[in-house]
Amino acid sequence: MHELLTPAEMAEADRLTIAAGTPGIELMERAGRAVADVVGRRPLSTPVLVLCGPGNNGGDGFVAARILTERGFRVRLALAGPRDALRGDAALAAARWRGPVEDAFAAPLDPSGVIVDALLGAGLARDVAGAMAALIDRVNRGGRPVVAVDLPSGIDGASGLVRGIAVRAGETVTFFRRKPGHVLLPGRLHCGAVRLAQIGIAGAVLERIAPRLFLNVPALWRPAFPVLAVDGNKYRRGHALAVSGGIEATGAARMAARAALRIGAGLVTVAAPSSALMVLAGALEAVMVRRADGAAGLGRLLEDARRNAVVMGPGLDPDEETRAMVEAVFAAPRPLVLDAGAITAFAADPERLFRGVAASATPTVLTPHDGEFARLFAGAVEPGAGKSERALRAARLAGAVVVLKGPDTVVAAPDGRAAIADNAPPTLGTAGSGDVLAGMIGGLMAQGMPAFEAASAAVWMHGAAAQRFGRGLIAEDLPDLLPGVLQALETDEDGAGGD
Ligand SMILES: NC(=O)C1=CN([C@@H]2O[C@H](COP(=O)(O)OP(=O)(O)OC[C@H]3O[C@@H](n4cnc5c(N)ncnc54)[C@H](O)[C@@H]3O)[C@@H](O)[C@H]2O)[C@@H](O)CC1
Ligand SMILES: [K+]
Repeated sequence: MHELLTPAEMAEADRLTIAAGTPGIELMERAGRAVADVVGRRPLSTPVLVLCGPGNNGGDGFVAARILTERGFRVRLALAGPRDALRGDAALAAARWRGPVEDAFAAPLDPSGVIVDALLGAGLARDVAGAMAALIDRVNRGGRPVVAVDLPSGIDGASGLVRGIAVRAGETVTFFRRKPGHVLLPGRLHCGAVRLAQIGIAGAVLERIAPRLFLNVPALWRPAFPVLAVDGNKYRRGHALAVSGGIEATGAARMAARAALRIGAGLVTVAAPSSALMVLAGALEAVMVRRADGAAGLGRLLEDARRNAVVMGPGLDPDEETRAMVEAVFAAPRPLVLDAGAITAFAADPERLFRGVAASATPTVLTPHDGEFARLFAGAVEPGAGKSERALRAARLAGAVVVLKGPDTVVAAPDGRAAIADNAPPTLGTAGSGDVLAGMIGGLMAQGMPAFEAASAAVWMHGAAAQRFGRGLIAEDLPDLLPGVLQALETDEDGAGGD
């Protein structure tokens, strides 16, 4: 259930189902019934106003209006456009509606009750303007609860972007699988609670469609998650190396190192410049400290093949020394997580980074926030595109897994897969939170997890850890919340099992 279908892929799922023998009107009947089921949880005295658009989304609205009327609700229906312009299944559904059809552009919106938004769904093809925009604006200003059919009208199902203006719903009923627009911002904020309804589309159609976008839930990466072997030892669980900044910037690497250890790496070493060695030695216990000055020093540490994954960036200056150290890891080569200063170091010459990734042929993960992303991919990835599209283009360009952070963190792989997270609480926006995430990814890669799965798992667990703590969270708390998250994963709590 964690696949996310673009509107084009969903249309294909409809098409395959219809081709296999289920008439389109039957799918529409089931979709409309699912909407009626959600709306119908309210008391029978609740007036219902169904706003229908010119396409099949409006067709779902006609069905829902009919079923709610049959159940005893007082239902008004208003259509945005001429009735004789309805085509296909929508025209069939409209013919089954016996009540009056008002003009949605002129109809008064009830002062009470619930509005069903069946104006525009997957067929949104351009920015909303004119009379339709004015109608949506009236719905939003009216302040009444809205149940959106498939998508809040005006939200782009593929990108989650607002096309001109969009309905703000309290609930959204969608069909078969969620769409990226339900998970990505700002779409998610317009959806309210998303109710997923099955309308008789067989899961087998997904084999034909081969979706590439996923909701980031444990089911996505659990098969690749490291399991502890009874006969294991710390060396088999990998050895992560976190590179520290100078004397005034050691905390970031310490947090990354602690996170790598907590997420299960057998050993973790902080590679420290001489200036910071004493500070780090005094501040760490289970995490080891080794001297590493510049690229040459780091290269020497990597001569030991057991040090099998590197985290770089937290606390590092974006300068030539950092660039050279990154290249020392490429030369080794080792699976690598680049964050913060190690990303910004290449802002003036991103090609140098991309060449290094390509030449090393080792899994690389970049974890930029929006600002770092804009600096590294300026010009190459247009800012107007949706977030998953931007992350995917960047991943292809860099040849690396790109973790584009935010409330809807996207993990994108160069092969076109992307995972979108919806479990990050706002408390994660705190100093050092990204350092912990980088360490978690490195800790999972040290245990042999592939880059895309490691980054996805770390992002989800980062969100789950923060949820466990609640208000007052600081980054230092995050690593120590991981045991609880790991244990819940093992015992299948947190909705971790299915989806
Ligand atoms: N057989 C099927 O394909 C099924 C479709 N379903 C419903 O059908 C919807 C998709 O139907 P459609 O493909 O007809 O698309 P929609 O009904 O979402 O929208 C298409 C219509 O809106 C117009 N339109 C597009 N953008 C506009 C804009 N910015 N301003 C004003 N008008 C605009 C188009 O000209 C067209 O008339 C889904 O969201 C879902 O609700 C469900 O009934 C399940 C079965
Ligand atoms: K809608």
